[in-house]
Amino acid sequence: MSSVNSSSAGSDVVTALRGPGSISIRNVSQTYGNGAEAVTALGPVDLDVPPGEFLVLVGASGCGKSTLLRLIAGFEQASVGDVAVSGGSPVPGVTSGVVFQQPRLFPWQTVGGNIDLALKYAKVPKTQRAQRRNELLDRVGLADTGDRRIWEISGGQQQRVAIARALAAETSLLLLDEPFAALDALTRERLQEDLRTVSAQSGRTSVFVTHSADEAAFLGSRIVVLTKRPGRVALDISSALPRDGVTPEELRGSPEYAALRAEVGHAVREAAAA
Ligand SMILES: Nc1ncnc2c1ncn2[C@@H]1O[C@H](COP(=O)(O)OP(=O)(O)OP(=O)(O)O)[C@@H](O)[C@H]1O
Repeated sequence: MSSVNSSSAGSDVVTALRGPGSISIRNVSQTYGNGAEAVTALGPVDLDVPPGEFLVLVGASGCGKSTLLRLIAGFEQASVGDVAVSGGSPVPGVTSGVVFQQPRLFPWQTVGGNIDLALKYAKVPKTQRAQRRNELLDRVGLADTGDRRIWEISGGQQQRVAIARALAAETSLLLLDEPFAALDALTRERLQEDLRTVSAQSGRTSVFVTHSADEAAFLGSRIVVLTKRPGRVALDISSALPRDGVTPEELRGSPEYAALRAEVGHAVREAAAA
């Protein structure tokens, strides 16, 4: 390789590791409590996530998935090691949008009102907010529900509003902590399908936490399985499944999806038993 090529490859790597939407986890561990009460929940973990990746963190209950997500969100500081988002320290509400298992919407606001508040918080000029709100609701399949009250819509629709609200912030990173776990199987599949499309369209980096090997195989462009507590990386694989050009039915029915689901499921069971 010539020196010109190697230096441009080097700068590509730096951009990928420090650019908007990148995540760098360096020797990170997280311990809660002190002395005899101390619980090491996570680590050590090293991960580099380039911009645009859809990373799924999967593992048994209590293995530290949410802990890692909270560190990436900046809700907590790591006991050991460094977490960088877009090349800097994560700042809650600024460097990433977050979707939780429960939608956590403002119940006294309408659907549109919830999105407006997020746009206002993101400092989107007032004159642009109505158009942005409508685009976001359209993107999550809620085009005609802007005037509905939160209690008038279903749990699945509320979670769609939560995703639209997280997208409103226009952060380069979207963090999702078991967002579909409380939903019925059909609604969950539908939201998985829509999230796959929405994330591909938005080009954002996503980190999605789940217990489910099926969900991990369907959604992830990359899948990381964590060991039982303290969570460490047991498996780190890229998915070869197509991100577009296939219907969800074709994808779910393909032998490649079945093989990936089986591989992830096997790794989760092994990691939980080890
Ligand atoms: N603030 C805290 N104080 C003490 N222990 C904590 C705290 N947060 C998490 N833990 C412990 O750290 C471990 C990892 O928790 P975490 O919620 O990250 O796991 P998880 O993989 O997301 O679990 P689940 O899938 O059940 O949500 C658990 O044993 C949990 O009890």
